[in-house]
Amino acid sequence: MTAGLREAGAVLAAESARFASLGWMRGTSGNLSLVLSRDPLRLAVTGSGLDKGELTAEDVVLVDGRGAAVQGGRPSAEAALHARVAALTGAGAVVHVHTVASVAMGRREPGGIVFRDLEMLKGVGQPAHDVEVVLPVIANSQDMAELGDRLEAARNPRMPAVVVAGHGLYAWGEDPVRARHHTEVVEWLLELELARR
Ligand SMILES: CSCCC(=O)C(=O)COP(=O)(O)O
Ligand SMILES: [Zn+2]
Repeated sequence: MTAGLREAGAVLAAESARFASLGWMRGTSGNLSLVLSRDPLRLAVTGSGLDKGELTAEDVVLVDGRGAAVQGGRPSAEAALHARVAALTGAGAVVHVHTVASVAMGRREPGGIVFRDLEMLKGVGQPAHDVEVVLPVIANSQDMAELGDRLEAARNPRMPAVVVAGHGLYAWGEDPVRARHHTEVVEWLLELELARR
């Protein structure tokens, strides 16, 4: 494994441990990625089927723009969706977590979840007042190309996240820290809405 990929693996392992400690990656759920180059698109993505709370710097795979392994073992089953999100949004890092609030709210609001008048909206770059911000909800699929098409069609440029119904939350950002902040903010918004209804 090259030093650059191992370095990315160390970042993803640390981020992953943090999400797992919040209970957002139970069992072997969830996956993370970090863009290493744009042209050609290459991402470091977490390995498949691993306990995401116990990853090491070695538990990472280099994938291409279609999510296929270029170096390392078996990439996340959702690697192709990470690559699609990175290509579509220009994000440098993508987070996928399996939170209860995202699945519960996706069930209640399959047409999209609307937020307004919340200071926390500033955490996704939106004004706190007088604007409705919609978090898209897309149907789940085991086919990552289909899921990518749905994400592309439903994506809201004002919201760096999408709920996948019956599955979990995808969020992204310029870098791993911003992607984490977006994940935490959107999860907070979802938990609030869930508690309110
Ligand atoms: C119980 S996890 C089911 C698969 C999944 O949705 C997931 O996020 C983890 O898949 P991976 O291949 O990245 O381990
Ligand atoms: Zn998943």
